[in-house]
Amino acid sequence: MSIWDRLRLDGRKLFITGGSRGLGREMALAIAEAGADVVLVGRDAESLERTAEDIRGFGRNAHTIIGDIGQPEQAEQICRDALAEHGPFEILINNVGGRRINVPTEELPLDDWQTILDLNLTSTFLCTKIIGGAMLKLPGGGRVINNASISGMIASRNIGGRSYEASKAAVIAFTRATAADWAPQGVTVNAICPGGFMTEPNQRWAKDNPSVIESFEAAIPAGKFGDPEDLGPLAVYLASDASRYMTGATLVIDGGYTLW
Ligand SMILES: NC(=O)C1=CN([C@@H]2O[C@H](COP(=O)(O)OP(=O)(O)OC[C@H]3O[C@@H](n4cnc5c(N)ncnc54)[C@H](O)[C@@H]3O)[C@@H](O)[C@H]2O)C=CC1
Ligand SMILES: O=C(O)C(=O)C[C@H](O)C(=O)CO
Repeated sequence: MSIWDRLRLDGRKLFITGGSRGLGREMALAIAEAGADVVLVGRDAESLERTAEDIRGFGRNAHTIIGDIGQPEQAEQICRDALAEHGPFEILINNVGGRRINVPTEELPLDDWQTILDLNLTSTFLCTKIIGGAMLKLPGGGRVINNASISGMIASRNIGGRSYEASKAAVIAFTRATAADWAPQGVTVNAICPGGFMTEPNQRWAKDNPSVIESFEAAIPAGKFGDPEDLGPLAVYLASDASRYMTGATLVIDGGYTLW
């Protein structure tokens, strides 16, 4: 089989959280372009539908589910319903995530901490348990891709409120441990750790804090923020047969930011 054939995803189905915009949208589009049908979960019907339309433009099926994946009970229900209606899924991308900015740990309220853990970590656990767990019965196994962050490896600059780092470090640990458990059944579980990409949350941050963003960018050896499109090919590789021997990996994509 050629290298290009090994990267094709025809006949597979992707379930992705937070696919309407930003990094999730780019990964969903790339995976659809490689041949997979897609179910997108998010909160904003309009932007979700825009991404779904773009996916249909590749000749693939796309379904949208509106819901808050940061509410554990809702997340569980969304996954069970999606599995029953559209499953089984061969590919899962746990992409949803968020953070509190500029709230130092000593002032961070417990419910803010809990909100970020639910959004970033508990959603990853529940989707992996339900959507990923169903892959264990598939003859060809499956692929779980967790969008963590370099903030799971180092402290973010001037962000504060370290619930984000704690949740992303836990996503990496959860990735590695689940990968070990599920390798015998051919279900791989890998984590992506992006550095700085100019998606909507960072655009908002840049507007309010231009000097922080400038110093952040100056610290990236590649000299600039990442382009969200660069996540697409990596996601296709991790979703495909080409990556079948890679599991439990933590793949950093940060323009060299963590090298210094
Ligand atoms: N942009 C960056 O520089 C980096 C981003 N990341 C991670 O990448 C992931 C995506 O980030 P971005 O694309 O920048 O964010 P974004 O805010 O542009 O996109 C997030 C997506 O998730 C959806 N979403 C957010 N909360 C949700 C909820 N409670 N329920 C359902 N859907 C929800 C949004 O509708 C949107 O589609 C996050 O996990 C983030 O932590 C990691 C490292 C760097
Ligand atoms: O959302 C994130 O995660 C980031 O933007 C991580 C950044 O690269 C960062 O904060 C590095 O200091």
